[in-house]
Amino acid sequence: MKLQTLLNALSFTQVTDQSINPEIKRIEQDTRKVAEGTLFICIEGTVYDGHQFAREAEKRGAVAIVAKKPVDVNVPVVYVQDTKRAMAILASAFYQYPSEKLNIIGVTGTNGKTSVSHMIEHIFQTNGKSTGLIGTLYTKYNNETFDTKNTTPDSITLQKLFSNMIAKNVEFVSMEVSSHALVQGRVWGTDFDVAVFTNLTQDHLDYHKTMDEYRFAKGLLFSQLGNTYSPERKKFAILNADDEASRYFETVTGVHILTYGIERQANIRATNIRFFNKGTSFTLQTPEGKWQVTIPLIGKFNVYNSLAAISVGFVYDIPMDRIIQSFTKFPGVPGRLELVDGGQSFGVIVDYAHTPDSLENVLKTVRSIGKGRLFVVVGCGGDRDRLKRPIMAKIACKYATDPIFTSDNPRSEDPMAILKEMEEGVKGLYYKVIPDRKEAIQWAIRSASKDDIVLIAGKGHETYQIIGDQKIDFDDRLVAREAIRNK
Ligand SMILES: CC(=O)N[C@H]1[C@@H](OP(=O)(O)OP(=O)(O)OC[C@H]2O[C@@H](n3ccc(=O)[nH]c3=O)[C@H](O)[C@@H]2O)O[C@H](CO)[C@@H](O)[C@@H]1O[C@H](C)C(=O)N[C@@H](C)C(=O)N[C@H](CCC(=O)O)C(=O)O
Ligand SMILES: Nc1ncnc2c1ncn2[C@@H]1O[C@H](COP(=O)(O)OP(=O)(O)OP(=O)(O)O)[C@@H](O)[C@H]1O
Ligand SMILES: N[C@H](CCC[C@H](N)C(=O)O)C(=O)O
Ligand SMILES: [Mg+2]
Repeated sequence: MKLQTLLNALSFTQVTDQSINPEIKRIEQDTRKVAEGTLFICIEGTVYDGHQFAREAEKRGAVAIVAKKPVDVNVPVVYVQDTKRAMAILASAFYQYPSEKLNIIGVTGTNGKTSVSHMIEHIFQTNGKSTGLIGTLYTKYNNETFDTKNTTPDSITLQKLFSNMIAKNVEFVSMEVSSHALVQGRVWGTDFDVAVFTNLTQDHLDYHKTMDEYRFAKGLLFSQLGNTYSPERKKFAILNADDEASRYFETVTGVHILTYGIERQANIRATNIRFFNKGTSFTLQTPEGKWQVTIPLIGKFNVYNSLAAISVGFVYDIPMDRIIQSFTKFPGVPGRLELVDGGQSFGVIVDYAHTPDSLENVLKTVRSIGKGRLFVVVGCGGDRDRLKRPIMAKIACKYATDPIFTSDNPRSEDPMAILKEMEEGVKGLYYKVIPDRKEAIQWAIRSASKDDIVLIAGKGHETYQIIGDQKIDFDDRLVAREAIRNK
């Protein structure tokens, strides 16, 4: 596409040299991806200012630059007021507005995004629809999976993904939308059809500063749904009736609202919940009737997650008995209450709980199925919300008989300093500190006996540990398996 054709998508631009109209073969915001024929967009980030890379981009083959501040290059520069916004608009224009051709379901909330987006994907897939999935674990479509750097990719990566999905005949995209992505405009230019809210509890206060700001960030997904009621393309906000934040989201969206819940009245509601060892059953009430549902997942939080996913199937008119049927074959999500079975006489579970609320939910659930001691191996990530550290430690001590504090991903922080902050929350309580994660897991597994449970929390599916700027191989599941073998 020619630069000037592409620029029709923007308003109020100033181009330094209109006589040159290069062919744009790709759009990038990262010099490391720049190749011949790139339109490079300078983004002011939290670590770098992309403007400083303009010359580097030119050297690597950029044929035009989008900037908001003067840059010294010999290719045309498109000056705009806001490069992040321009990036989203240009990316969606470059890929021919792909999100308008897809049914896009965005899932936001503190916990449960990965779980719910997988359930949605599964419901569509088992009902013969072609799906795409974008989130923490991977991007997946057409039976292929691709690694992702972020839970929600930047706007260029995202629009390109949508375009690739269309080329593979994807119809429904189930994607996680993080609060970081929402405030950073990564989903600007994306036309969502359905937005799902799971829950809002403490996390990421390093970034959002207050819970109100964090809630505001999540609300952007609902306000971006717009105010349209086209019968061909209905838009829905699917809200958790039991979470107070939903009252706020109702006020920021103009589209249809569908609620789900357990405790309060809701359009899609679970009652008579019964937990058993390998699953949960409940009565499902919808505007169309009552059904009996069994899901192969434990924990009240998974009832919420399944209600959220059922609600999506419902708004897309998938028959309820088929939605329910699809759950019988739901394979679960890697690293979410994942059992490690090496033939041992006690339970070992790897889970991604890394927030106070998820840790509490998971510990409550696991405690209810165990007959013996409950070991929890848990740490807190470095360069992330520090306020959650003492709270998570306290929760670990409240529910587990044997809390073991260890390292998660320390990143640039001193692991001992993180542990000290955790310990602030548990003065006078029983716990053990084993800073090396492998040793902590080994200790718990060595100490457990028949009918006990060892919960290894915080890293779930992760196959690495980030220490300083090193990313070393580390997989809780493999470490646990080895410890079981050596016992
Ligand atoms: C704090 C944060 O959110 N950072 C995100 C942000 O990067 P940034 O603003 O720091 O960018 P930067 O490194 O300062 O670079 C500025 C510009 O210079 C460019 N650059 C930089 C270096 C270079 O050599 N060449 C170059 O061109 C960069 O591509 C960028 O355009 O924009 C990048 C592109 O979108 C993201 O990849 C990056 O996520 C980082 C890796 C990250 O760890 N983010 C976490 C906190 C995050 O976003 N997490 C959420 C999930 C959270 C949850 O729900 O639990 C997520 O969606 O992943
Ligand atoms: N609805 C829920 N409410 C509370 N906790 C939950 C819920 N669903 C899952 N969890 C817990 O939170 C952990 C993370 O779940 P999941 O990966 O689905 O959330 P996420 O929102 O995608 O997290 P992230 O933002 O880190 O990607 C799970 O391992 C489980 O312990
Ligand atoms: N999306 C979350 C993942 C946290 C996972 C945990 N293992 C950690 O490193 O803190 C984040 O980036 O905050
Ligand atoms: Mg996730």
